[in-house]
Amino acid sequence: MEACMARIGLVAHDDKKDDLCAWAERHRHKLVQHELWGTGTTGSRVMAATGLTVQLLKSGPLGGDQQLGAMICEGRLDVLIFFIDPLSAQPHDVDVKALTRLATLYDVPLANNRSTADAVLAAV
Ligand SMILES: O=C(CO)COP(=O)(O)O
Repeated sequence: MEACMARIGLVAHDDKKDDLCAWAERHRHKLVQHELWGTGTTGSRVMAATGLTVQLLKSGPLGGDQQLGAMICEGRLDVLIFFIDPLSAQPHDVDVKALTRLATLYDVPLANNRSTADAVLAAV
């Protein structure tokens, strides 16, 4: 078992929230060992689905994505699980791009789908 607690960000676009909740339920035993942060709606959904505690930020379109980006550039987030919907345009696309850009820039493990999230979580 990993001794170190990781700070994990959880975000999903609307059509991917069910997928993220199902993923979080499947990995509940592992996620409970870590510190979880989520954008408003995603974090609330994950808490309701799993009973896990998620520190809630603003909703993504209202600044939550930028709050996660700030955490990354301040060294306060270790992993970002961000289930992006590749089939829908997002009104706050600039925020989405800024967040994924910062995760890339600061070399924070970034999972945009289930398979990658499985691999990233197995590594923390
Ligand atoms: O829009 C989001 C990510 O870009 C997610 O925000 P919510 O979790 O508040 O829906």
